[in-house]
Amino acid sequence: MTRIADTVAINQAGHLEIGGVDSLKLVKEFGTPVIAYDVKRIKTTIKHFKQAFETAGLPYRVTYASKAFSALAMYRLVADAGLGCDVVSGGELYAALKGGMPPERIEFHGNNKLPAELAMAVDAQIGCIVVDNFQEIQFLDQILQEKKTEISVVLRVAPGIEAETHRYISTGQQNSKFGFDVLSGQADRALQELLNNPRMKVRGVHCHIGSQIFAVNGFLMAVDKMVELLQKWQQQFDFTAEILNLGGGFGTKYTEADQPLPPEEFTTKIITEVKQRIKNAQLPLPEIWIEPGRAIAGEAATTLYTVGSRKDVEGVCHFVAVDGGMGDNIRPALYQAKYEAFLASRPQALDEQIVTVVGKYCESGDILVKGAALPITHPGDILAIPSTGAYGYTMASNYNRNPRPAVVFCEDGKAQLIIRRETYADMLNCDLT
Ligand SMILES: Cc1ncc(COP(=O)(O)O)c(C=O)c1O
Ligand SMILES: N[C@@H](CCCC[NH3+])C(=O)O
Repeated sequence: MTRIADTVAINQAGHLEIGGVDSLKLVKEFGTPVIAYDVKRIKTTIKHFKQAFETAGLPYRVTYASKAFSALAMYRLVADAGLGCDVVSGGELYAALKGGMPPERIEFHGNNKLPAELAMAVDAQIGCIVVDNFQEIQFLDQILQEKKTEISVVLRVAPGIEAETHRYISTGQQNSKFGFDVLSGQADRALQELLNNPRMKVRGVHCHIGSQIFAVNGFLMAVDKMVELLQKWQQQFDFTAEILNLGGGFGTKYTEADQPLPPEEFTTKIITEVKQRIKNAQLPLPEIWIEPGRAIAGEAATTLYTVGSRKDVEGVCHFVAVDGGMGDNIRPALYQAKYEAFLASRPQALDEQIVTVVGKYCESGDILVKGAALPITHPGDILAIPSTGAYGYTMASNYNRNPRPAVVFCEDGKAQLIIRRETYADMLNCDLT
């Protein structure tokens, strides 16, 4: 087995291999499109995220942001690796619990948690609810009163930081829809309200500046702002945070042009900054929490498609169409996200043509890869697009009544179906005939 890039391994037959399984064998067994995860890669990334905290001997928690990829097998895997998880809906909470995530390691996020979802979280006695707005405090209080119980909460703030990323996935700025605004004093009022509430135990603060962030600077700025806030709150409210949650957003590599920092470097720099700032502010060191999603799941998976039709207008365009598209990967259409493609049977074949890889959906924007350098392809060829493990399946749709793909976990040469391919009948969601 050799590697031609971080995410691409080749076996003796010269085929793409995922978790020790020949990609063409995967296709034979599970069909296409299929999203195949290299499980070892997930485990290794988790280890790297934990490494710096372990070395520093600090209290910490790595919480997997399960919106990146949510499946029973994934919750089980991250729980076994000692992680917690963040959920953002009743559906994710349900799946996390079913997947075996201990409730006390679950945190619940969201800008409009429904009363029924909050009640579900209270009933499950999850680790904490990350309170996002005043309405939510009211809903939660009502539920806690009715159920005569209490729960731990963490206060989410928008610290007023512009992250260097796509504006759709930037969340820490003042006009973000998430969290209590710091600059206008909203966050102070929220803390006061929570501290006055005997049913909510305020355990700490949270911020998340955005997603797919390559530079550590944004995180360091967030640390500075958050510690400044904690210092102010210590004086103003005599409040000491047990938890400082700095969110997720660690960037990953989609194409050769992407140069993200390795997880252990991100965390080392964040830890150093927190320690320094907390010391200067003369505060007790809180537990440091981070919430990587994409960085854990993203590079671990490759999607395999079958090539079908093509359209060539000489001197104008070359389209190669595959049997999936925007239904299994909306990211190019939504964020102009870039990916690379190659042939699973000949990953190292010479590039002969620049093509646009498109899907089968009735939309001109149904593009998977623009400017893909490929050998001449033929119907039946298997096309691989790496780094599709995050926000692919979880944002998938059955637009045009195309079924969502199958998902498999591959490890040590064995493949396990963890999400079966949707069927036409599944998509009806209706008992009428
Ligand atoms: C609160 C929160 N935490 C964690 C994440 C995970 O982000 P990423 O997958 O980029 O690490 C998100 C999504 O952006 C989020 O909103
Ligand atoms: N879905 C986005 C990330 C959003 C993160 C959620 N706050 C993506 O694919 O990049």
